[in-house]
Amino acid sequence: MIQVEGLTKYYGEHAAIRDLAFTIGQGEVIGFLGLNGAGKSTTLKVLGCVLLPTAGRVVIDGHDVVSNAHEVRQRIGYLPDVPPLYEEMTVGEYLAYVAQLRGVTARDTPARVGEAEEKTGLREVDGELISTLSHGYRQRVGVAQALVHKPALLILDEPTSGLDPRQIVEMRDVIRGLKGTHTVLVSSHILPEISQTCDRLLIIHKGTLVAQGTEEELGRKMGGGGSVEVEVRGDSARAVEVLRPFGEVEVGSSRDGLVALTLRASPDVRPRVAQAVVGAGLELLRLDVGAGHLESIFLKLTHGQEVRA
Ligand SMILES: Nc1ncnc2c1ncn2[C@@H]1O[C@H](COP(=O)(O)OP(=O)(O)OP(=O)(O)O)[C@@H](O)[C@H]1O
Repeated sequence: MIQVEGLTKYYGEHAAIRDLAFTIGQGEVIGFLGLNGAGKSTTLKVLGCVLLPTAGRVVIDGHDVVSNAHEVRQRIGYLPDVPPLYEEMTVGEYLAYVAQLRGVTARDTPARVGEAEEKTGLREVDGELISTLSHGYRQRVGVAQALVHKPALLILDEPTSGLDPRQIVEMRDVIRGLKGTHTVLVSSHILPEISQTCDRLLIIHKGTLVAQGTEEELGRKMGGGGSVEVEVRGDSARAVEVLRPFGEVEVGSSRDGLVALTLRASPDVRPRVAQAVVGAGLELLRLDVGAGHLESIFLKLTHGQEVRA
């Protein structure tokens, strides 16, 4: 769906991105992760046909973003870092307006607006003025305007920026719900969001791509480590005994038969841990990649610089 080769963009003398190369397949949900100023927005603007590259080539669905921008624009939906909203319109009016700008026929527009509102949880505010919406709802309107013409590729620049924790969870669900219908490229500097939502990660640092792969692949490349969070119902001593063959075990809490444990091991062990827990007659309630795993990879890749999350 996307091929990027040697992509470089200068602002005057300053190279914001240098020689980026990556490919993204049809239907993938890709996280584009980097510290503030790493070059995420610049890259997404080039992919979104908002900025011209200084050098290199970007092909989206077979069309070059420079020589064939019109074709590319029909296939993408783009949420910039600041969503382009018209405050004086209602949500429904605005989405209908954007749909028509993007070539949706007047006949199809109500259905497309309805679908976009459904996917982004906006149905209940269809008649509300955008100026009266909370920041969380405005971000959803930003996502809805990007997908109202059913583009094959969605480019979302920091869709969770400025959201509160509950809104972040909701936005994550919205993005997960797009999988299957769209290829999605979503940027963030907030690590857990990326790890929980995306199939694969591209990590950018000071304008260059420093790593790409699944969280497990990155973990392996960066020398393993990592942790797995396990929650079971049953005896805590028995749970520790079952997990110990996989690595060091720490009991986080144990109350009313519910035991939360952290296992110091690569996330790759999860299928075997699941079998062992169930095989030992314990009830498996939760099995996740430890929150610290990706963070430690990211810190290594960005040489221990401060991570704002
Ligand atoms: N219009 C511009 N003119 C000059 N320099 C710019 C411009 N836009 C971005 N830059 C610079 O290019 C670099 C990359 O910026 P970019 O906005 O792409 O990063 P980012 O990873 O999206 O960061 P953030 O998360 O803070 O938005 C930064 O050093 C930034 O200061």
